[in-house]
Amino acid sequence: MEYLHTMVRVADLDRALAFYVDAFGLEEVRRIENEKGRFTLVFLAAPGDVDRAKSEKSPMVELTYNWDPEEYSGGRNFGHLAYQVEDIYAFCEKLKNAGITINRPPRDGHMAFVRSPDGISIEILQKGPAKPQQEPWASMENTGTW
Ligand SMILES: C[C@@H](O)C(=O)SC[C@H](NC(=O)CC[C@H](N)C(=O)O)C(=O)NCC(=O)O
Ligand code: NI
Repeated sequence: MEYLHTMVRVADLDRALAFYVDAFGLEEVRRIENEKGRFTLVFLAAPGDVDRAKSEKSPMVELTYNWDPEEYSGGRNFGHLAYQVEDIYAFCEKLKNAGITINRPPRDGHMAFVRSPDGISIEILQKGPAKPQQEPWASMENTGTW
């Protein structure tokens, strides 16, 4: 058995791709437009997973965009998507500069949380040992929930 993907529904595909691809840095691996079902699927992989995702299977996020508007209530039972990064401070700085709120700042040099435009919580973890604490992150407060 292999883990393939996690599917999340998005209310606005362009807004979701601006977040996941332009700001967060995931790459589109494939897209399925289903005229009959009136929906679009977009599979996204982290840059380090793209080749594996293209050639075989690799953990991906599957965005589902239903062409006919639907209400998506944020089920608390869904926790988060998680990614590890080389430099959590630089990654969070990039997100912050793209206008994304860092709901749980990386005060400890190890873990941060943001939310997608549809309210999906995303955990960002420092690859390897935690980085030494540094300002302004060390004294930043949490913003909202994650
Ligand atoms: C391609 C494969 O990975 C899929 O996930 S297709 C599963 C299929 N998706 C849809 O029909 C998308 C549109 C639908 N209106 C929806 O919002 O899901 C499906 O069976 N989805 C049902 C589900 O609960 O995932
Ligand atoms: Ni799927």
